[in-house]
Amino acid sequence: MFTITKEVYFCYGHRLLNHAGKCRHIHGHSVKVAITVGATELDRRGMVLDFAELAAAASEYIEGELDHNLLLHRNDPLVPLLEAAGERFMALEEHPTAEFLAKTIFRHLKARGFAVCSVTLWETANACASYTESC
Ligand SMILES: Nc1nc2c(c(=O)[nH]1)N=C([C@H](O)[C@H](O)COP(=O)(O)OP(=O)(O)OP(=O)(O)O)CN2
Ligand SMILES: [Zn+2]
Repeated sequence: MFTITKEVYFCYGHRLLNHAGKCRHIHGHSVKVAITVGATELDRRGMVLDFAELAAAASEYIEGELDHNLLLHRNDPLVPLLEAAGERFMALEEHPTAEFLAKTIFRHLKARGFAVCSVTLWETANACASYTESC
């Protein structure tokens, strides 16, 4: 089994409604996502996949949907206020944790045909969450 990993960087704001500490307040992160794709055989170029193809697919989704967005749980009381103000945000079915974002990016790429093994999102320099499925 071969694997390749490509890193993508982006930013978002969020808050964690059920967090007991400081993360229940709106704050932001500049994060690194490491996306790993696998293959049992290499293609005619000798690659699992061109790093650039993976980066392009990941960036299309991340930059279009997540980057510089405000990620909120759909029940966050800010949602109607932001809607009324015409502000950009994304209302999520789950809490906007690093775990959920890793899973969301994984599922998006898998649905587009990439043999994703794992997505790891480094929310800070010393804290990350990963989502994995067999690839
Ligand atoms: N399992 C998770 N725990 C936490 C998440 C998360 O997404 N998954 N998120 C947060 C906060 O949003 C934020 O990431 C703060 O993280 P934390 O590492 O606690 O904050 P610091 O960088 O300030 O930590 P120090 O290492 O003490 O500086 C919280 N938890
Ligand atoms: Zn946070």
